Amino acid sequence: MTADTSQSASVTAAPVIRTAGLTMDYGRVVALHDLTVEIDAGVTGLVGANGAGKSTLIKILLGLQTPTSGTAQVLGHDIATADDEIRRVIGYMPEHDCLPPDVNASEFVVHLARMSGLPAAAARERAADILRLVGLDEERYRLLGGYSTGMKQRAKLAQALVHDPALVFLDEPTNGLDPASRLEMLSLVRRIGSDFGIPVLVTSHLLGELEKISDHVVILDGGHLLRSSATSQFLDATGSLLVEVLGGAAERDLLGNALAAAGLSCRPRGQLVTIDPPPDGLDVHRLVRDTVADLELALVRIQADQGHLEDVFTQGAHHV
Ligand SMILES: Nc1ncnc2c1ncn2[C@@H]1O[C@H](COP(=O)(O)OP(=O)(O)OP(=O)(O)O)[C@@H](O)[C@H]1O
Repeated sequence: MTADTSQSASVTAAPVIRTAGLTMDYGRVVALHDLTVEIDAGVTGLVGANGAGKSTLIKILLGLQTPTSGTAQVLGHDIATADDEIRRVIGYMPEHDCLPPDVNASEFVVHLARMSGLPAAAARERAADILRLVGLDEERYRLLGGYSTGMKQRAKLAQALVHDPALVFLDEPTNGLDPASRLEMLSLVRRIGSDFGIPVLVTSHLLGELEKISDHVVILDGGHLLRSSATSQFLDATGSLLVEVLGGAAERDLLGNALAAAGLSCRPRGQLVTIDPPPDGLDVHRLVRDTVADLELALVRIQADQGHLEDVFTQGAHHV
């Protein structure tokens, strides 16, 4: 894969995806409710519980489903009139298993590269590059039917990337993965967005895992837009501080007790001491440093306590 800066430059000016009043009514279930949202280049996390409407939105944007009402443009193309063109330029990793069990990964990805119009030699070269990128270099001649869940997810990712898409949709790419494979997959997703400059829309029902890799987060709740904003806005500092000193619980408690005696409101959190927002005018960093020195402890870090994406739900859902 090559880093295509011209492609990413051309999509930064206008939103990559724009929807207006998008509604999908399945009869008794309204999967999407008057969804108006704009998604820019970079990595965008589309987050919501099971049934929130994430896959429905992706299928509508791909032109695989017709919305009950509303409009949408993808890379400037209208979904109502240009669904073929949209599917040509998008890479799509579906949520569910879609791999033929009786071919190997190399044959499968080469076949899809040929179908996207590449000559045989170029298709083989490109498939090899992509399979290396997703970490399936060694196993590329094994039948897909014998792959583990993690390997299947990587093969699905490879098929989404092989035709050098201008935008990729990844539907729950970490589904079924163990913690280590989950981190590897997330780091791959981040690389697609940052190293290769391809806009990514990635879904997950786990808010926390997307905060590390996405520039922007769109949260759906029961088909409603709950929030759409830059990831950094979810992670604004709370005003609290976290302090860590070398050692274990004894050192942590020594510090916590001394800071409480000095008038701060604090409590242990794991190996850290959390300090509530201090009164105005108090130089809390200095107080912490002096207290640590007086106790002859070793300070590891003082940092702002940031919120997490989960807080969006714990703060109470309100539809916007
Ligand atoms: N073809 C369909 N017919 C009827 N209802 C459907 C259909 N497809 C989806 N739904 C319903 O629409 C709602 C949204 O489903 P959708 O698959 O978009 O959610 P999701 O956020 O992707 O969840 P998951 O992660 O579980 O797939 C759900 O209540 C689902 O049962």
